[in-house]
Amino acid sequence: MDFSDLNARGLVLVGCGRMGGALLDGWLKNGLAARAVHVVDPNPRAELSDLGISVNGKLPAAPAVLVIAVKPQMMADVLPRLSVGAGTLVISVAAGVTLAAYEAAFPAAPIVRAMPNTPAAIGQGITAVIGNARAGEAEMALAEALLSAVGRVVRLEGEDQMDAVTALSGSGPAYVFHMIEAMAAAGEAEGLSAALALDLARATVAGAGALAVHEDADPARLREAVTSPGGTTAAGLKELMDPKAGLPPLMRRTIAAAAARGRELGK
Ligand SMILES: NC(=O)C1=CN([C@@H]2O[C@H](COP(=O)(O)OP(=O)(O)OC[C@H]3O[C@@H](n4cnc5c(N)ncnc54)[C@H](O)[C@@H]3O)[C@@H](O)[C@H]2O)C=CC1
Ligand SMILES: O=C(O)[C@@H]1CCC=N1
Repeated sequence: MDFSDLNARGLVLVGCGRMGGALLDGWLKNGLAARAVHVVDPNPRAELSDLGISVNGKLPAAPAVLVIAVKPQMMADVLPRLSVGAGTLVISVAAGVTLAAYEAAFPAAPIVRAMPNTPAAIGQGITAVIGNARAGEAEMALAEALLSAVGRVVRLEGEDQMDAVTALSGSGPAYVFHMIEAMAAAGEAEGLSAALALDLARATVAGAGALAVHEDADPARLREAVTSPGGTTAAGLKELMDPKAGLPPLMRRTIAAAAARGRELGK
């Protein structure tokens, strides 16, 4: 991405925790100038000032972009303190909080709701975006370019998709990390050392994930390629794919619970 307009006019980041920090790391690696970044956060990471980023300083009146990455529960406190006009693109990554809530705070601004995930910190995130009526093609393209700097971007057809997206790809890395934990624990229970089990589980998830993307094949076909008839994988999958007690109903409940929480946070 060409960061020259952002480097000239500034980017304000409100909330520089795990997600805001992951995005910022990605943007800085990709050419956003530290001096163009203004972080607002009561508990900022120590190294931000060392990098030359303005921390809790005076904000530019009309930055190119205002990124909001605070917890949804903080929004009622944070939004009334911020003010931007039509020339600033507002991007929020908060789960649940609706475009209407941001429109009440920034009536003139183009606004994009985005749902990234933490692999953004290493350029491997996936972010879904939806804009309000004031976000025209230029603003959508800017949001897309900014978020493309930290991974892939998909545009949604409607805001009503956002809670499901949040539950799937926003929260999804946590499910995968837990899968690594569970596989490692199970390997340990079968007699491996903790270190070896974790090494094997981590490398297996990373390798399988890379293969799934690399081959762009139906994951069912990749699964079948591992599964010899009457072999070890078939025995394992009989448990994992059990329609009542296996992963499919568990994942259905997991994603439904996360989506329901997103809807609650938006109220
Ligand atoms: N962590 C994740 O994987 C993802 C998080 N999100 C969204 O990102 C947002 C932030 O989540 P996390 O980064 O996980 O939380 P976090 O707790 O790591 O970061 C929140 C940051 O906001 C700061 N903060 C608190 N009050 C503030 C205020 N009044 N003004 C400015 N900053 C303030 C905190 O000091 C903290 O650094 C949430 O809305 C969440 O829904 C979205 C996608 C993925
Ligand atoms: O847990 C959360 O609420 C946020 C949204 C998606 C990932 N983390």
